Amino acid sequence: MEALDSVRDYLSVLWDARPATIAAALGSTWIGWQFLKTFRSWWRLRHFPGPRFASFSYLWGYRKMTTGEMHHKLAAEQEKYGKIVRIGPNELMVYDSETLWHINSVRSEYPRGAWYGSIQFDPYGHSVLSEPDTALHDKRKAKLMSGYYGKGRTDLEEDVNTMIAELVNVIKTNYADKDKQLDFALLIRFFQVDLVTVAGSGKPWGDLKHEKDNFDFIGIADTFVPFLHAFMMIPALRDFFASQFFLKLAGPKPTDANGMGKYLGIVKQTVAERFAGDYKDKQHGDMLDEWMKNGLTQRECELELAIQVPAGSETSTTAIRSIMLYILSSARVHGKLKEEIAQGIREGRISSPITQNEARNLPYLQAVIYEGIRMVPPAITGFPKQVPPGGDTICGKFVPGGTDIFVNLWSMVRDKEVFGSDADVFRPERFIDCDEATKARLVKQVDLAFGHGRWLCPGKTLAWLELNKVFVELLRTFDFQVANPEKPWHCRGYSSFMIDDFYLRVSTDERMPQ
Ligand code: HEM
Repeated sequence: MEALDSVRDYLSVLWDARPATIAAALGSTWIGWQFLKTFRSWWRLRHFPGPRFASFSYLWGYRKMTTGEMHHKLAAEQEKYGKIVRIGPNELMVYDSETLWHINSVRSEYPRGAWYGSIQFDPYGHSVLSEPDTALHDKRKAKLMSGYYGKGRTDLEEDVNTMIAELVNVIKTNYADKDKQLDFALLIRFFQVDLVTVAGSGKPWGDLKHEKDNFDFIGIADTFVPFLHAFMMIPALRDFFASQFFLKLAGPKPTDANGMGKYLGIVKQTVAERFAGDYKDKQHGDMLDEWMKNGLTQRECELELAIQVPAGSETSTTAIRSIMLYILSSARVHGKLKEEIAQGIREGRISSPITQNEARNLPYLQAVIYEGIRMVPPAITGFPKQVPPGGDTICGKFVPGGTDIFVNLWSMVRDKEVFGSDADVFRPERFIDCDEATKARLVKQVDLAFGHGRWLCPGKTLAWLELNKVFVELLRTFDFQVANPEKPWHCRGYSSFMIDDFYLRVSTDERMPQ
């Protein structure tokens, strides 16, 4: 009763006061409220170590992200503070595999954190990548998976074969034995955009053949992505840019002449054409066929197709480019891999093009791919899951409900306790010179680069198909040389990587058996 009287007195004083006094009173109330909120969130997680600034301000994460060195910055913090570090007022970051398996498991009660809202590429609906409701996510994903696995009407292996043949042809025609350097980073981007579009909706965008960013997707991504990664670290900005108010005012629309809106328009048209025709009679051998068969609506197909190019291009391209750089930077690895390919061809164990099964039986190739993904995991950080209301114990400490747990994949796959004291060195032999149990343990840890359990990357099948084939097809045809060993590429790390200017000189490999 007394409290109510005090509030009433306060309001009546305000009522009688002048505007300046009212503004000052409201201002100081707001500041007091913010202070209390900051103190409360600092207090909740005060027992977790981390940079002090991060414990009460999101500017810490924002500033680190803008450096383009996020992988190194986070690794340094984890080195200093241990497997669990506080990186924000309500955020912890871990590189502990047991924790990741636990919070991402199929039966886990951890939902997605609000961070996922900022990867809602279509402002008017959620794809499986951003859907915040776990039950809806699971329901949608169940309908998508047969397409992503390349089952039923989908023939992913054929798609990969077609696009790799085109990649080899472009290099042969435009670069091999010529005085012209190949920008491998850019060409692989064209390749990947075409592969994802052909696998998703049956028709490549044609970027690779013409070496051209036909629908301006790459241009948009380059301008937008660094900004996106940085603002994702500040919840207030993230919520504002993802709000219906902002999106309706300034967000992309399928009718736009360029930018993200133009991209959404292309996707919308592709799906509309398919729904207009009698798809039952005309099979296209793509994921869209399979999704429609599984009962996805026209709108759901649009949302899922729209997410494929962003989700499936920067990740796979990072893997291909970085594995290539690491192969070319080690004469031993390069020589051994070429020899494994040559011997496989001589002994009739490698067809043209190599099949998925044949590639799986090349132990050195498998080791090189795992080790390459380990050296540069395409996703660095992000993907937070939220501790359920009752709280949980992580890395031996109690974490209150509502806390966001970010993952540090870079540190996870360089964990010296798992990979040994030379974890920072590219050494594919670590997957071969060990017993089966150790190998299984290493592989399981690297697999975390694709997420885990309920949230496992559905594009993993396509990614592995590409990785299994692309190096064999390129190295059996060409000899590559890094054009500028002093600075082989321009690589920036945010939540994922952006890699440009990776120049190679190419010549035909005359010694490889045909
Ligand atoms: C080397 C290649 C790739 C890597 C390392 C990778 C990694 C990841 C990671 C870490 C996640 C997030 C997991 C989480 O939320 O906890 C993810 C999700 C996803 N990825 Fe990939 N990805 C790759 C390729 C692809 C490709 C080629 C596609 C599509 C063609 C794709 C489509 C998706 C989708 C749709 C999701 C959302 C899954 C869900 O919400 O359950 N990815 N990926």
